[in-house]
This record gives sequence, C-alpha cells and structure tokens, in this order.
Amino acid sequence: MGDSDLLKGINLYLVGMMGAGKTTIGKILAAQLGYGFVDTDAVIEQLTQKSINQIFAEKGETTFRQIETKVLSEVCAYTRLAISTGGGIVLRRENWSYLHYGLIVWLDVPVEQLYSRLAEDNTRPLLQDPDPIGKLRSLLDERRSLYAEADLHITPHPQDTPNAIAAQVLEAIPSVLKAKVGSRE
Ligand SMILES: Nc1ncnc2c1ncn2[C@@H]1O[C@H](COP(=O)(O)OP(=O)(O)O)[C@@H](O)[C@H]1O
Ligand SMILES: O=C(O)C1=C[C@@H](OP(=O)(O)O)[C@@H](O)[C@H](O)C1
Ligand SMILES: [Mg+2]
Repeated sequence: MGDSDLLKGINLYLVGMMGAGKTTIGKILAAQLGYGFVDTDAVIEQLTQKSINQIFAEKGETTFRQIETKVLSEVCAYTRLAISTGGGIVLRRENWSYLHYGLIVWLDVPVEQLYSRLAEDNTRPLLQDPDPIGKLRSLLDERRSLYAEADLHITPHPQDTPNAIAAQVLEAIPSVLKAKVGSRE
C-alpha cells in the first residue's frame, strides 16, 4: 500500500521536455502512491503496434498528435493513475481540458542535461536533427509558457536521482492540491 490518500484518487500527470525523466519518475510515483502507471507513448505504441519513430516517419507528427489526444481523453476517465505524458502533450489546447482533471507536474530540466541524457538515444524522432541541442532549445522556447501552466513546477538539481525527484514531488503535493481543489470550489 502506498501513500494512497495523498492525492485522494486524483490522477497525477507528468509533463516536460523529452529526457526530463517523466517515464522514469512516473513509475516510481505510481508505486509510492499505490497508483497504476500509464505512459501515453507506450499506450500509443501498443494501440498502433508501431514505435513512436515509425508513427512519425509513416504517418507524420499531426497523426501522432491526434492519437495522443485520443489516448489522453480515454485515460483521464480513470482514477488512481500516475500518467507520464509525451513532451508535446501541452501543445494542443484540447489536451488541457483532460490534463486539468488531474494534478499536473512539470519536471523542468535544463537543455544541457536533456541533451546529455538523449545524445545516444534514437527513439525521439524530433531530435533526429543536425543540431539536436538547438532543436531542444527551440522546442523549450515554444513550450515553456505551456509547461508553466502546470500546477506544480519541479526543478531538480543535476545530481538528483529519480527517487529523490519523486520524493520532491510527493512532498510538494499537499500544498498544491489544496490550491487546486480550492480553485474548483
Ligand atoms: N534523475 C535522473 N538522473 C539521471 N538520469 C535520468 C534521470 N531521470 C531520467 N534519467 C534518464 O534519462 C533518460 C530519459 O528519461 P525518461 O524517463 O525516458 O524521460 P522522458 O520520459 O521525460 O522523456 C533515460 O535514459 C533515463 O534513465
Ligand atoms: O516532445 C515531444 O514532442 C515528444 C516527446 C516524446 O516523449 P518523451 O517526452 O517521453 O520523450 C514522444 O512523445 C515523441 O517523441 C514526441
Ligand atoms: Mg517518456
């Protein structure tokens, strides 16, 4: 049994740039909350029976975003889930209507660190670019104000382990949850 009362069954959504640790930390948070774990990219891969790279290459980003919205709209109907999203989920306004059913946490990690984590990783189609660090910078410039709409903004230190970051999230939840529930009353 985890710290299951902390969120009162409300879903937790992790948002942020690719490489921020959403998938890694979402799993830890799910275990600690006694919640189920969902990664929207993994659901998309299961549904389509294709990798994210294949979907981008064969169908394009617009189709990927349509599937992503459909998956999110279905996932948000459940409770007691920690949901790791893909970095671009914040781009569509419609997605926010689903995200806001839950508590949204932005993992804000500097571009240099994202790059060092993903330099050897070829599973992020948007980074298959001659200038991946420049690409990360421009994506973050486009998205920063959207990520900032999250309920909770976590800026881990470079040496923080995934467990330490999960602990920071859990520690910060009570204060933001109060504000979130209060804003609905
Ligand atoms: N706190 C951390 N410290 C070091 N490496 C990390 C940390 N969080 C994630 N990673 C590594 O960074 C890479 C990207 O993490 P991932 O969870 O897939 O991020 P995202 O889902 O946000 O793209 C993975 O190789 C993961 O092991
Ligand atoms: O930032 C993005 O637009 C994307 C992030 C990826 O997920 P992660 O954020 O888990 O890497 C994945 O959804 C896809 O490659 C697009
Ligand atoms: Mg991920």
